[in-house]
Amino acid sequence: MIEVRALAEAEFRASHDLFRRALLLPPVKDEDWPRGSGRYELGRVHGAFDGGELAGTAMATTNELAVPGGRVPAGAVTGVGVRADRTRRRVLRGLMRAQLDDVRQRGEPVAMLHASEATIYERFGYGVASRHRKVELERARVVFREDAPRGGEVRVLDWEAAEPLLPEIYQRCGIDRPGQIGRDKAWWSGMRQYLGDGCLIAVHTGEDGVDDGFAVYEPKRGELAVLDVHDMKTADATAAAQLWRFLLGVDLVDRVVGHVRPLDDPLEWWLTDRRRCAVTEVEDDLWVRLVDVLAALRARTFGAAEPVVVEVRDEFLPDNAGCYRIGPDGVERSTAEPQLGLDVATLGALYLGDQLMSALVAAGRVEVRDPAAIADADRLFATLETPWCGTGF
Ligand SMILES: CC(=O)SCCNC(=O)CCNC(=O)[C@H](O)C(C)(C)COP(=O)(O)OP(=O)(O)OC[C@H]1O[C@@H](n2cnc3c(N)ncnc32)[C@H](O)[C@@H]1OP(=O)(O)O
Repeated sequence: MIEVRALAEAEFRASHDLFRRALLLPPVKDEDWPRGSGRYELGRVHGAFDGGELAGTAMATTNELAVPGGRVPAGAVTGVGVRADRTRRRVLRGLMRAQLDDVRQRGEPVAMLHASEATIYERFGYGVASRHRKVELERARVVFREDAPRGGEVRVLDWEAAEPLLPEIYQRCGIDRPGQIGRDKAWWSGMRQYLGDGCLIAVHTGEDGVDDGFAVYEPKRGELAVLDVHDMKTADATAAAQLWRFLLGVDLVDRVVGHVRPLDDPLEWWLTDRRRCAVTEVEDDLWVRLVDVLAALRARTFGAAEPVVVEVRDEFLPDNAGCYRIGPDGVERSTAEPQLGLDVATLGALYLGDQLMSALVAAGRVEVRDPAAIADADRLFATLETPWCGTGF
């Protein structure tokens, strides 16, 4: 019999170690625990017990998610793990049930996560709401165009000097693009511990003297000297171009790899030979679960088009099931005949604008009862900006 309950503070470290073991990592060291522990929120860390022993764990942190036209309170789900000798006994299912109930009780219309495997979370109603890409550039062959934005200064800091500055710079870069989320001090502290002291931080200062972008990067010397860019956020194109110019100018480096970059990163537009910016991976980024479908849909704006009536199926949270009339003037429950039908995970893929309804129709993920509604749904859900999270948690 599996029993799931919220853990006491004294149990957080056991939860953390169980999660690390599940990810094939060793338990946290005593000296590292204080940096990682700040993200654990009392009441938001769940444990599943089998015969009184901790068998699995899942946590969430309190955050918000930028959606088209606004922001919505969101539970950021992480730390999910089940002991290797207790897997496939529905421990995760029990944890997900307790966690999503808790998210709903807190009035958060949305839960979100990054998935270790793409096969796990759709059954619980999560859909891929944004994607990111990896880019690789042979440094010696990269030349910036004369007309690429230029300006300001870049300085290099270590974590000690950068950590106090980064939360404010991140905030200044804006949390407006759909998919963006907040980063509090505990997040930065945990990220510093996760990435380690091999990293340096390049900070861009604009011509007005204000820091307006940063890149966390890690040079590695092996057969090839590789510079991994783990995290980069900028307020504008000048800061981004100048940081890339700096990163691609570091002496002795053979290859620069940009991880978790937005699909519409303009980097190749700034190069004389755009093929030098090779996109070597496109992967799922943020998975979104509409926990309260009506509230989540109402939190975003929709484009100009005729309203459509969409029937949503939701096996895991069945009171979301039903028809919704979605229009530029708002969203309401509806008793009208549905024109389109989909499950809640597919709605998650539409939510931030990563996918259009027509693409999901082509993929066979939508039942079409009125074909005229497809083009309207495309116009309603379309967004100006490509969604991107870019914040690991
Ligand atoms: C947000 C994050 O933290 S992502 C990190 C997730 N954690 C990991 O990847 C660590 C390693 N893996 C694990 O700890 C576990 O295997 C977990 C957490 C992924 C799954 O836990 P389990 O207790 O085995 O899952 P549970 O038995 O509840 O399975 C629920 C369903 O998911 C399926 N499932 C579970 N894990 C997987 C998987 N890795 N791949 C495919 N299907 C899976 C099960 O088959 C089951 O399907 P069903 O409902 O159709 O019967």
